[in-house]
Amino acid sequence: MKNIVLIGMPACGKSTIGYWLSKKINYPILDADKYLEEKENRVISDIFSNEGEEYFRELETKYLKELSEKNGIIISTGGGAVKKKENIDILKKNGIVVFLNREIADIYKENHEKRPLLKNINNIQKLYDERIDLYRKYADIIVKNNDDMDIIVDRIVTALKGKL
Ligand SMILES: Nc1ncnc2c1ncn2[C@@H]1O[C@H](COP(=O)(O)OP(=O)(O)O)[C@@H](O)[C@H]1O
Ligand SMILES: O=C(O)C1=C[C@@H](OP(=O)(O)O)[C@@H](O)[C@H](O)C1
Ligand SMILES: [Mg+2]
Repeated sequence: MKNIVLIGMPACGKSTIGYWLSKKINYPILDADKYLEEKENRVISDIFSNEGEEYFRELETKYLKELSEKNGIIISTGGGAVKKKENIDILKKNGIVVFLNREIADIYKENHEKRPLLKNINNIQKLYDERIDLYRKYADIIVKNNDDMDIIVDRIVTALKGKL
């Protein structure tokens, strides 16, 4: 059984919608950021402020590798997983990649306290400009997140039919 891999901008809904999708289709959900924090016994913002983003990216790749070895799970990635082609190659070996596409205006409104890269809120547009082509390129399926979450979950289920 293939994995379902959620990619997209920070606060596009990967973790939350991944959780509801897992309830709906009975797949275990593994959130890559939570997995990393549990394995390292630290929070991401602490890793960013002490060792920096580069070190976080190394850990991210290490744990995406571990998660990709599993089957039949939902993996909610961190928004920067697309920065390394290596990550996507790993995730795609055994996974269908779903890009959750949410309007920047909606992303702005969320609480970003735990997102070190969004300490400066203006960074959202910069990250979007850097990454949008990557999200599109790596997606097997693109689902708009512009409605209630149960509707989005149903959209993902429909889009995945016959692909798993
Ligand atoms: N369709 C939606 N309707 C309402 N709130 C949403 C929707 N999609 C995402 N959110 C909210 O946006 C916030 C960020 O979502 P999260 O799942 O943490 O994003 P990500 O994991 O992609 O960074 C959460 O508070 C979540 O409840
Ligand atoms: O966009 C990014 O580079 C990041 C997004 C975060 O995950 P979310 O996309 O779940 O916020 C987390 O992995 C880290 O703070 C870096
Ligand atoms: Mg998340």
